[in-house]
Amino acid sequence: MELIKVHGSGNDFFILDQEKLGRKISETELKRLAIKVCDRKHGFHGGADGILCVLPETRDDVLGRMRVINADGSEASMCGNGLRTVARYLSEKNGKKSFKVATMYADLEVEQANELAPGVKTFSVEISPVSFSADDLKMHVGKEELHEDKLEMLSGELKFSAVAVPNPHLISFVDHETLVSEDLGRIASYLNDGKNALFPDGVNVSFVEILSENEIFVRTYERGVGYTNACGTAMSASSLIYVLEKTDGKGFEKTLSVKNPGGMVKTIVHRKEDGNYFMSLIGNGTFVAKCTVSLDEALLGDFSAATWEETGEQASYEKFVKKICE
Ligand SMILES: N[C@H](CCC[C@H](N)C(=O)O)C(=O)O
Repeated sequence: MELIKVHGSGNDFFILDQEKLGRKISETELKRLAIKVCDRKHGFHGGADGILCVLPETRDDVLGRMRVINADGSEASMCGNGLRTVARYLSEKNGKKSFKVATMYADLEVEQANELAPGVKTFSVEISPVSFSADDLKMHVGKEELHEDKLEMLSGELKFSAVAVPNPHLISFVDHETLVSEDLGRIASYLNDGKNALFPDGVNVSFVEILSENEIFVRTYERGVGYTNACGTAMSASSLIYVLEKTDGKGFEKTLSVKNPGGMVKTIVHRKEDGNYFMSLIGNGTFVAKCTVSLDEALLGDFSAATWEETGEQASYEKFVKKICE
């Protein structure tokens, strides 16, 4: 079985192309494969944040379908960083630069973009649909929507906004001291414990620090994973809340720089004629290594015969990160 180790802003995955597997992988196998391969201690080559399963699609401008399996085996409706790597994979597989990728709730526009830095292949992807409703968020906080509201059961000071893009995000704008504190882990691990009444299905939780007028820093604890270097849908959702709550709506169509522990991406928040929002998420789609693994052995957590062939791209990405941190 071929796997490609990829990352978007340091949020790393293995891409599995169902067509290259030669047979349909079962739901049980896919869940187990994610848990075994992604394990940071005993997984394949340091593990990953999840698996991106690419499936064939037969509609004209849709070149494939992406399914997102978190490291804990749970399936998510969307993955922004992952979509950029799948967009690159399908672009190179089909020789196209602009097309759509099918996801759980929508066919999303993707296109190749100018490189963020030399050797850093870059793609722009659509993040949508967007919803603030408690139903879509599977949120039970006694309110239909959350917009910079307090949730006393979580914190006496912090204010929270909640938005589904379409996976669920809870976002709080904080100062730097809070951004780097353990508050994020405390709140997020409680909300993803599988037992709490507020988000029984879990939620991605992000703290956001405003760095300057068009620059924010987003730190995320992801549902089904834990802390990640970056979360594309969280950075897009945070950009939307930033534009709505912190710019008096003047931030639409402006390019925002979104820094994160894994690097930086750019976002643009759009408002459609019908009043609905969508975001453009622009960032790297780095291929780190081409791999071969026996599916049966991987399901047993045995990677002794697996192969790992580095592409050499990671060096360019690390040079890019070093430059933006100067
Ligand atoms: N953990 C997320 C899925 C992955 C999203 C993230 N990696 C991204 O780039 O958007 C969830 O369960 O909703």
